Amino acid sequence: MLTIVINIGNTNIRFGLFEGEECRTSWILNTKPYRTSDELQMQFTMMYQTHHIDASTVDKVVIGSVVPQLTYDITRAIKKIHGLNPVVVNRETASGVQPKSKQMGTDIYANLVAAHHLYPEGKKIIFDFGTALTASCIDAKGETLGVIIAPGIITSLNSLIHDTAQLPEIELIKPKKVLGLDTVSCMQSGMVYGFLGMVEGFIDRINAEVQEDCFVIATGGVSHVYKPLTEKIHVADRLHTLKGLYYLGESAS
Ligand SMILES: Nc1ncnc2c1ncn2[C@@H]1O[C@H](COP(=O)(O)OP(=O)(O)O)[C@@H](O)[C@H]1O
Ligand SMILES: CC(C)(COP(=O)(O)O)[C@@H](O)C(=O)NCCC(=O)O
Ligand SMILES: [K+]
Repeated sequence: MLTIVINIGNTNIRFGLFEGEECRTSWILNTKPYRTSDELQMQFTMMYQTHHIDASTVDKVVIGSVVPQLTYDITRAIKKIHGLNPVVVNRETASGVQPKSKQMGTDIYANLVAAHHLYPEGKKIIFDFGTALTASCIDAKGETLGVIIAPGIITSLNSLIHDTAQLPEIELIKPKKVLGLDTVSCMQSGMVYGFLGMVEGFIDRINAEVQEDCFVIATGGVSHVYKPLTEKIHVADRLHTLKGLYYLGESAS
């Protein structure tokens, strides 16, 4: 059984080709600029060719989106390529998790669902380092304990660069020391140690609030930068959100 899972985020559209529950290949496209369904169809087809995917062998397509403007056009493109209706999942899709929030973004819901399936024991926190930096927390029964939405790291960096005359673009890597003496190292310290402090602070505060040392999962764009810098994050998994969407697709059909 071949399933294509698509996560439409504010910065990237991530695809995963699943064989059963295993994600075999994954690739990403930029979300912006928004494209027409004809342009999307062409791009998706090219990506399939690159990854040697024959559209006619795909049994099912699952879409999760936090960009409503794109959901319709991507659905149309998928219909044209595969001749099938994709399964669009969201917080209303039933699962073992109670989202509780009536506004919860599909990616946050998918993160909770994946944590509930993959790490059944105890309480879990999922950090998503995307356009926004989100943290969500769930207990072993599948009850949502709550969510945090903070500015994303690259989003913050871009606004810092945009609003200043003399600050350049930098690579998001750990500087040699916390205190820097050149602009780039100073900014790297602010971005890397600043957000690391935010993430570690959230973990401590959540653990105190839910009275347990939660298991912590990191996913999304720049999670690989922060995972090696702290023992408070237990696993990093780029495919975590896609896996949650896959499970939601299973319960939707
Ligand atoms: N492989 C990568 N290396 C470095 N930065 C990345 C990578 N992939 C994504 N990013 C950065 O992470 C952010 C987007 O993360 P992502 O989880 O794809 O966001 P969203 O779900 O909001 O679209 C962007 O700011 C992007 O520049
Ligand atoms: C918080 C988000 C912007 C995160 O989106 P992302 O950074 O993954 O593109 C998205 O989940 C969203 O638009 N949520 C709706 C509001 C809510 O979850 O309460
Ligand atoms: K995301």
